[in-house]
Amino acid sequence: MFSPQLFKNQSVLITGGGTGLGFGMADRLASLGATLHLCGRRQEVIEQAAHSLKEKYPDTDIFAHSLDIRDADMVEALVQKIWDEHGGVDALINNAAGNFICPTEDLTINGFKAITETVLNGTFYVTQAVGKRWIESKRPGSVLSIVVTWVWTGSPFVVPSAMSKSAVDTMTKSLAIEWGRHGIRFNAIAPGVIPTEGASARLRPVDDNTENLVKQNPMQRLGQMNDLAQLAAFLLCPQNSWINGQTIALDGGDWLANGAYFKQYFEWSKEDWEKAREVIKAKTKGAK
Ligand SMILES: CCC/C=C/C(=O)SCCNC(=O)CCNC(=O)[C@H](O)C(C)(C)COP(=O)([O-])OP(=O)([O-])OC[C@H]1O[C@@H](n2cnc3c(N)ncnc32)[C@H](O)[C@@H]1OP(=O)([O-])[O-]
Ligand SMILES: NC(=O)C1=CN([C@@H]2O[C@H](COP(=O)(O)OP(=O)(O)OC[C@H]3O[C@@H](n4cnc5c(N)ncnc54)[C@H](OP(=O)(O)O)[C@@H]3O)[C@@H](O)[C@H]2O)C=CC1
Repeated sequence: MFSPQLFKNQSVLITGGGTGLGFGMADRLASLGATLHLCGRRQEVIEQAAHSLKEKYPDTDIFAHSLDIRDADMVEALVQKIWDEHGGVDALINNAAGNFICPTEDLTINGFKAITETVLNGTFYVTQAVGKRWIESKRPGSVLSIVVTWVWTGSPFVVPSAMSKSAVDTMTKSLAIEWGRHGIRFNAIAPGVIPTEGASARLRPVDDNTENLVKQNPMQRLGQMNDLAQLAAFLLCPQNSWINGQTIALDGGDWLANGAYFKQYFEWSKEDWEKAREVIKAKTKGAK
């Protein structure tokens, strides 16, 4: 589908690039010759991810950076370092996120902040730090943000995520207009369910519901890593410089057919929710 050197001389920063969908996009872009900067909070995870891609694509430069995108000073310092030591980047993928299911009335303020400060604030910090350097140096750039179909449907039980992803969707449209004249493009992909450890552990902690999700999907399957990786490469490639301000659903038509996710949780009792919370917290602790 793509020429194997499509991203030669292109450098891409991927937040949350060490796991799940971020890693899938990193793999595809590395296979197309991109230089990659992967970041995430867990040093070991991000280093291991970079190492495995480097083994697979020995001619490609891949750098791992430990970063908490909630910390604006840390973001600024890392982006400056990437500019000083590596000449900056040509594209940014806003992929890092936090999420867990919880009835909204039971959320603590810390729980709300754990998600919104990552998805909303963190995405803005990274976008601004990269974008202002592109503007300063008159360098074109492209930003791709990974949102979710509940920017259109809303979603029960993941309200901080739904609110924050909608804000990222709005940032995509707003900056597509404001920064287009600088040659900076903004697009987003709203995937449906593409199974990853991170999402399954926090959104479907006790039953992955795969059978029903497959049955209800118009295309009768879940998403695969390659579905996302191919679309990400298409949207980011410099030849597509007139695609700007778009959020593209990538879900086999699921949200059109079925609307919001998680309606099955209306059946849950207080005990079911307590159990889910324990499972999510244990899985999150195990991953740290
Ligand atoms: C269709 C699919 C779409 C997918 C979308 C995605 O985004 S998938 C992407 C999925 N990938 C990821 O999410 C990857 C990254 N995610 C993570 O690191 C964690 O899941 C995180 C978001 C909780 C942040 O962790 P952290 O280490 O920064 O924070 P922490 O552990 O210190 O907790 C902070 C507060 O949250 C509270 N709290 C926590 N769990 C629950 C719960 N189940 N119930 C209620 N509350 C809960 C906790 O009690 C505390 O509040 P307190 O008690 O102080 O008032
Ligand atoms: N899987 C799915 O079905 C869908 C996923 N999405 C979106 O896709 C993206 C990837 O999700 P997925 O791969 O499933 O889940 P993962 O849990 O694997 O990915 C989340 C990534 O974000 C990183 N991260 C979390 N918090 C921070 C932070 N504060 N600073 C820096 N990095 C952080 C994590 O690394 P670390 O913990 O080391 O920091 C991890 O690598 C998310 O934006 C998600 O909302 C959208 C729709 C569907």
